[in-house]
Formats: sequence, structure tokens, C-alpha cells
Amino acid sequence: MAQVSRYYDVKRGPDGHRYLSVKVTGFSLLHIPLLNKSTGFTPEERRFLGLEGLVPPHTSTFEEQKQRTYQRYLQQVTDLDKHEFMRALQDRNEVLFYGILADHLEELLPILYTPTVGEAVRVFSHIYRYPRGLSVSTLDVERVDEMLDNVPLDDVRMIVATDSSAILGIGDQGFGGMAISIGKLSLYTAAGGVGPDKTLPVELDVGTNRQDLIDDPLYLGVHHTRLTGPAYDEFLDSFVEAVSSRYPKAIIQWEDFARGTAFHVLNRYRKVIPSFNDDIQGTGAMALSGLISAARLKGETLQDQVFVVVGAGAGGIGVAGMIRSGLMRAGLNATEAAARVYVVDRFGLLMHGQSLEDHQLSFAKTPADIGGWDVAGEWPSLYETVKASGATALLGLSGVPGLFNQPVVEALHANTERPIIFPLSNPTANVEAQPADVLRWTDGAAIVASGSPFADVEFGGRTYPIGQGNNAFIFPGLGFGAIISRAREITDGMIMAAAETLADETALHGERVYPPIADIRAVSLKVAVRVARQAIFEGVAAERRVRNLTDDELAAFVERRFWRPHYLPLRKADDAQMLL
Ligand SMILES: NC(=O)c1ccc[n+]([C@@H]2O[C@H](COP(=O)([O-])OP(=O)(O)OC[C@H]3O[C@@H](n4cnc5c(N)ncnc54)[C@H](O)[C@@H]3O)[C@@H](O)[C@H]2O)c1
Ligand SMILES: O=C(O)C[C@H](O)C(=O)O
Ligand SMILES: [Mn+2]
Repeated sequence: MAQVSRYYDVKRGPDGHRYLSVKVTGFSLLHIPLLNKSTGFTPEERRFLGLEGLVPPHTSTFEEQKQRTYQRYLQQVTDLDKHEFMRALQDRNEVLFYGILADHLEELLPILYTPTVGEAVRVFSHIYRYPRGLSVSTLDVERVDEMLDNVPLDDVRMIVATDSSAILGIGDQGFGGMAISIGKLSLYTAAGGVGPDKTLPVELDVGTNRQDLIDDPLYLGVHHTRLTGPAYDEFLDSFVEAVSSRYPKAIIQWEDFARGTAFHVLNRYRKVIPSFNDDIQGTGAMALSGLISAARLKGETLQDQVFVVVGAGAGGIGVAGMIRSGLMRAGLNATEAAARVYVVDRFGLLMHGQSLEDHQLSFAKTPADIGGWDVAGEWPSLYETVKASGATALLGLSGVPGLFNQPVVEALHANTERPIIFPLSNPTANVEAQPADVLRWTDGAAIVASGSPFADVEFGGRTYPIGQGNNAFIFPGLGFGAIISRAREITDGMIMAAAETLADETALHGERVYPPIADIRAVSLKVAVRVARQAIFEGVAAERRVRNLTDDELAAFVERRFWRPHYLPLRKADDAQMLL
């Protein structure tokens, strides 16, 4: 087994049980969040690890620790306070953090992840307390090898890296994007079973174009505008090269890159290092899955729908592409599939003749495609597109609040008895429509899912649960499955397997388009197994141990490796044989 960390390793004792063989003792040990049990250190550990007198006399059980800390958590007033409280706990005692997170996943996800993480991103420089992860900047990118050597973790498998150019729907956030990398990786562990010592959040600080950040003396990133062109590529090349050599088994999740760089970065490194873009591919898989489920609720199929995707950025193009792939998998040819997908950006329907980016081109319509449409301006508007295309499903990835207004929603409803409406933009304030409004405008007929969490809607004496259409249902399982199989590449087939698994799991939940968030761990486990299976099938799995496993054996293999929060006994490395 690879050495896990500079400070400790995981070993197995003569009794067969695992323990941590630690190279640090005393006061320093209490400041390593992955090792610190604080009041939970046993009397023996206190004795042999030089902790006596440094922690209170009573040894708390894990349950007591969780109780004490959760009670204090409940005293926090605002969601941002709660976020800061939990982040401080994570940086003090990581196992306890995950213990509480596992017990209260549904309650804590909106605090540590979307939407509160958006607020934490905005004020990151002002709430900063403890170091976590890796910051690479224009000041030091030439020494990125040395910087990676400073990271005390030796077996990192999952990296989330952002350049913070398009965080959620809130745009360029400079150094603050680090909070997103941290939040996504908390989900990898809490929902996806990836051990916390296998994860590394990364901020690629290439600058910011936000003058207010540059002018803020308390801003913690580099105070200049963003690198572009060859300088940007060189920066990322250095990072990717250094990661490949220090962590040859690591997978990179690219997160929240603006549409100008997201596709470029994905394609540049996809075959160089196992990597995927969460906003393009994770979101695409999540949306396709929800659409398959929504069509099923209508008693129809995916091929029966006509789709309007709003926002032609990373998320929107990812979703539109995945819908086309889903349609083709269901039997349509490329032309038929393309004819059922319309993409609208800020100037209206994507059409040839507009100045389009490469990734948008294949979605552009021709005048013949919209022959006979009633169009007032130069290009069909969102309303005109919905009306004239006969759309039955409307998806929002624009980051623009209120874009799905009553006339747009009513136009969709006029085309179909049960319109599918997914306002997927995050955080909550950026949602294209309030789920309650959508249900009211459609007299309860709409099938709704949103990117951020929304409470159930009561309408006409019925309760409508609002599914959370968030890539959190995909990336933890996708990443974990890729880690387990040691995939050399994250293929389109693996992304499709993740989407189909999520749809299958949702079908077990009756009238829903996404499973309840409370089930996210069980869903991620299933996604991981199917992704690993697909990697084996496509011949990209470098992990020999999984290649010949049956489905049941593979599921058991994944289950055994699914990390769950618990303390392991600690022993001093030099007397590691001695039983404590
Ligand atoms: N639910 C999820 O899992 C999920 C996943 C990814 C992205 N998103 C959300 O999608 C939104 C966009 O994210 P992104 O990464 O694609 O950003 P992006 O910047 O790459 O793309 C946004 C696109 O929206 C377009 N746009 C702006 N105003 C518009 C308007 N009035 N009408 C139509 N289009 C308009 C922009 O021109 C751009 O092409 C964000 O709010 C993000 O939170 C949600
Ligand atoms: O972060 C999320 O909640 C989902 C998605 O990656 C986004 O950018 O909105
Ligand atoms: Mn994102």
C-alpha cells in the first residue's frame, strides 16, 4: 500500500485491525486535522503519544463529541456562521467533521455546498482562517513541483481545481473559488466514499478581472488581471505536469471555468491525465438522467420531448450535448437528435450568422430550421423559441434569475400537458424561476427540478417535492468509480453510465425526478460501481484487481473501500508493533 501521508501511514496489526502509525506526537499531533481526535484520544494514546495534560481529563466517545459539537453548531445564527463553524471543525478534526456531516447530511449540505458555499466564496478572503489544499499562483507557478512536495499527503487520488472564472452563477471570484474546490471535495468524501486523505482542493490563481477584488487590500489572491492565451496554457501545463509526477494515480475535476476556457482545458488535458469538467459533463449527466425520469413520469420517453436549453456556456452546452447523446442512444440518428434540441443564449436562439464559440457551433440552427416561425427581432427570443419549436422541456443554465417568466412557462405548457421545467442555475438567488411560481402558472402540471435546494411546494391541496438537479448526484460516484478502477481516462461512456445509473436509482423512488438528497450516498455507491464497470468494459481500467470481478464482487469491492467516518487507533511509528 502506498504511503498515505508524511505524518502517518495506515497499517494492519497482528489482530488484523487497521491502525495509524504516526510520526508526529505531542502538541503538534493535535494540530493535524486528519489525526486529531481531541477529547477522543484514549488514555493509552494520551500516554504513548505525549498528549497527557494537553487534553481534558474525560475521554469522550465519538457520540459525545458529535453531540457536543452539533449542539454548538445549532447555536450559530446565519448560514454563513454555520458554514464557518463547520469549516473550522474540518480544519481541526476531520473525522469528527465527517461524522457530523454523515449524521445530518440533508441539513448540512446546503451549508457546506450550494447555496451557502457561494456566499463563502464571495467573502473568502475575509473569513479565511486555516490553510487547506494547494494554492498555485502567478507568483510561484514555476515552483509548482516544490509546492506539491510541500503537501503532506502522499496518495492523493481526487483533485478539484478551479480558476474561479465562473463560480456557480456568480462569475469571476478570484481566489475565493478555493471554497468551491473544498466544498466539492467534502462531498466526494461524505457522499462518494473517497477518504479525506485522498483529496486535494486546488485554487489556480491566474488573477482576477474584478477590479473591486484587486483594490481590496484584504483580498488574498494575486492583485492583477487574469492571464490569458499562451501564458494561461503554460500555467495549466505546469500544474498538470507536476500533478502527474507527484500523484500519478490522481484524477482532476475541473470546476467552474468560464465558457471561454472550460472546453479548451477539458480537451487539452482529457487524454493527458484522467480528468473531467464537472459543469460540462457532470451537469450533462445529471440533467439527462432527470429528463429520462421526467419523461417516464409523463408516461412517455426521452424521444417524445423537444428541448430548449437556456445558457450556452459550460453547463448549457454540456447539457445540450448530453441530451443529444441520450437521444441517439435511444435510437435517433444524429440529425433527428439535433432537431429536437434548441439552445438559447443572451441574444436568442443560437443560429449560424451569430459570432459563436467553437463549442456552440454544432447547436446553431439555420434559417431553414426555423422556417415559418413568428420572429419579431433579428433572432428568435426565448419566448418565441419555446412557442414555435413545440418544446416540452425547458432547462435553465444561464445564471439569470427570473428568465423563465409566466409567458415563457405558459407557452411551454401550451405545447404539452405536463411541461418539464428545470431552472438549474445556482445559487438560489440565480434560479430562472421559483418552483412555486412554475407550479402555480401550470396549475400543478409541471415537472420541476432546481439546481439549489428548494422546500416542497404546497399547491391545490397537494405536496410537490422539488428534486435537486445538481451535479452532486454524479461527480462523487463518477470520481470514486474512476479511482476504484484506476481509469486512465474518463470516457464519454463512463459519463453516460453515471447518467443511466442515476435514472435507474430514481425510478426506485416513485414520483420523483431525482432521489432525495438523504439518499445521495447510496446513489453515489451505485454510480461508482457502474462507472467502474464501464471503465473495465472499455479497457481503460488500470486496476487489475477489478478486471475479472462479477457485478456482485465489484459492488462488494467498491463497498469495502467506501470511506466512513471513524477513528482508527494511533500508534507511534517507531514502536508500531507495540499494541496500545
Ligand atoms: N445544477 C447544476 O448542477 C449546475 C451545474 C453547472 C452549472 N449550473 C448553473 O448554470 C449557470 C451557468 O453556469 P456555467 O458554468 O454554464 O456558466 P457560463 O458562464 O459558462 O455560461 C452561462 C451562459 O449563459 C448565457 N446567458 C447570460 N445571460 C443570458 C440570458 N439572458 N439568456 C440566455 N442566456 C444567457 C451566457 O452568455 C453564457 O453563455 C450557473 O448559474 C450555474 O450555477 C448548475
Ligand atoms: O456547484 C453546484 O452546486 C453545481 C454546479 O457545479 C454549479 O456550478 O452550479
Ligand atoms: Mn460548478
